[in-house]
Amino acid sequence: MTFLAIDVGNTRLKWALYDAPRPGAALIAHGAEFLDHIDRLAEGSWESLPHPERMLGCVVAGDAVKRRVQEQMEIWDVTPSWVVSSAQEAGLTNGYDHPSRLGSDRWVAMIGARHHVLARGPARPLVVVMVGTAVTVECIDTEGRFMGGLILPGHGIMLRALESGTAGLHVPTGEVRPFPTNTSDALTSGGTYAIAGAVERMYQHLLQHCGQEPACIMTGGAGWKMAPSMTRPFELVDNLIFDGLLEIAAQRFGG
Ligand SMILES: Nc1ncnc2c1ncn2[C@@H]1O[C@H](COP(=O)(O)OP(=O)(O)OP(=O)(O)O)[C@@H](O)[C@H]1O
Ligand SMILES: CC(C)(CO)[C@@H](O)C(=O)NCCC(=O)O
Ligand SMILES: [K+]
Repeated sequence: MTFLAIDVGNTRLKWALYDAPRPGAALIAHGAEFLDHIDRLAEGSWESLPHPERMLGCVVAGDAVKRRVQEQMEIWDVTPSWVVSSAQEAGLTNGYDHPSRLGSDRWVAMIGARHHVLARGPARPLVVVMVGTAVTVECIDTEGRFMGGLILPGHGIMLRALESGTAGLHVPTGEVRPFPTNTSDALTSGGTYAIAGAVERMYQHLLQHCGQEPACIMTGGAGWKMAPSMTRPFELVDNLIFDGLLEIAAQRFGG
């Protein structure tokens, strides 16, 4: 039973076609498209795909974008379904004040991350870092309860904010340095250590709360750029959102 997973982010849509709606399914094809270009998916990379029989996605880009994606899916006979953050799903409980207001990308990525940890050994506290247009840093306790998380600007937004908010700063790419001695390096290092510092702080909060070293899982297109600047051991996972969608799909579609 072919299964299409779709992650509609703030900047790009990412999709992956699997041979079944369950964790460990074989990847048949995958791709990414900037949101400005999603209207050509049906005549582009989706045209020659094997038909998906089931589909599950998450969207943070709003209803208009969701409808545009669904229009592209009309080439297939498949019912679009989208994850909405809830109080409980796939072994995770949601500690957000209003569970449905939690970004569904965050919720799905946490479900993927929790199952990664459980597949490797006993349950333990977990920090989940997603590095994309925005950065999120989530805390999950040993029992699988999402305790809360941080939202911060991604590296690109930070640098663009500095460029437009100051008189004389321009933003050519620099290197990450412990003691930056030029503007480019100072900006690049500032953004990178802001993210690494937020993760370190959450790690400390969770360690203090649970009294046990948390696992740390990082995902997102720019995860590998953050890797050398992290202060704790962590695992880099390619796409936690797809992993989470496979977990949820297995429960919903009985894969
Ligand atoms: N050196 C860096 N360190 C950290 N983050 C970076 C770095 N360079 C770029 N980035 C961030 O990585 C982002 C791209 O990551 P990714 O490909 O996951 O995002 P995206 O798919 O465009 O976002 P979304 O999932 O929100 O649509 C950029 O928007 C930028 O903020
Ligand atoms: C925080 C982002 C932008 C991260 O992609 C997304 O998850 C979102 O729009 N969330 C809604 C607000 C919230 O999660 O509290
Ligand atoms: K995202």
